[in-house]
Amino acid sequence: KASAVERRWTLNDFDIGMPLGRGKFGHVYLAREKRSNHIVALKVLFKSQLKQSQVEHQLRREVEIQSHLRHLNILRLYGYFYDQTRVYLILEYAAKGEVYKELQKCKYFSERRTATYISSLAQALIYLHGKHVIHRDIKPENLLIGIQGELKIADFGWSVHTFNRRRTMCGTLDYLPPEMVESVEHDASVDIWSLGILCYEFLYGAPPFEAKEHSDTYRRIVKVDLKYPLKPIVSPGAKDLISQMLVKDSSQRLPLHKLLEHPWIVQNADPAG
Ligand SMILES: COc1ccc(C(=O)Nc2ccccc2)cc1NC(=O)CCSc1ncnc(N)c1Br
Repeated sequence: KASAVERRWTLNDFDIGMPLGRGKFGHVYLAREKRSNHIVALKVLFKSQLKQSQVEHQLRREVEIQSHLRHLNILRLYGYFYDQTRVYLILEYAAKGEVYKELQKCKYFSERRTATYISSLAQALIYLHGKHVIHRDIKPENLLIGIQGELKIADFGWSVHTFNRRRTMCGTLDYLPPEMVESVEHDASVDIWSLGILCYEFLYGAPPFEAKEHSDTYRRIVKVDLKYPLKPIVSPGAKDLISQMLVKDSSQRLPLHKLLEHPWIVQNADPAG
């Protein structure tokens, strides 16, 4: 509802429930909007921390763009408000929680579950690229699961500035494609690379270029030192798809719409998403 963004929300509009998680910039709580009884996730960001990390303008830009995004596989940002010390983001609540916790629990996902998630993400990325938005942080930590089991891209530390954020954020390097590791300009095809890393991690339980030292991970990425373990057993179709996404030359990576037609996706993804 477009009105959701224009309305002036205050903390008094919500009953605050249990903590859902702790992000880099603040905590997330389950909350219920009093008038509608609508359940949401309320993210609380401290202004002091935003200022310190110089991300206020990035947050403003994100909130502006996200209020126009509508896609089943993209977590909604309904609106925001602030008080003296904090900024509050009113987010869609993903009732089945975090993908990375699910992956830790299962160790790795089935081919059907992986294909369904990768297909949903590809559709969300096609939608975003259509709106000239690239470089989402699509690693397991930023993915949530909705009430119907559908996957939702939930972190929005994205856009070209993310690169600096990621470097300063010292998050995992595992998802960086060669052109970013080698600091050359990048385009939407970085998301295809990250999706290939994610597909591998869903199937094997760890990203393909993982190494103890950052320098080793860098080396393995730029070399595209891709190896498939013997266990768990993964079908040739899945390996074929991953090998078409983890290609050093970004122009040779499988385009997202071709991914949706790949036999392994067609045979394994649940169309309901
Ligand atoms: C549209 O989702 C967002 C949009 C924006 C930002 C954000 O912080 N941007 C930002 C913050 C500081 C500086 C620059 C950008 C974050 C999220 N999303 C999240 O933080 C996910 C919160 S955890 C969670 N959420 C729902 N259901 C659950 N079960 C859980 Br667990």
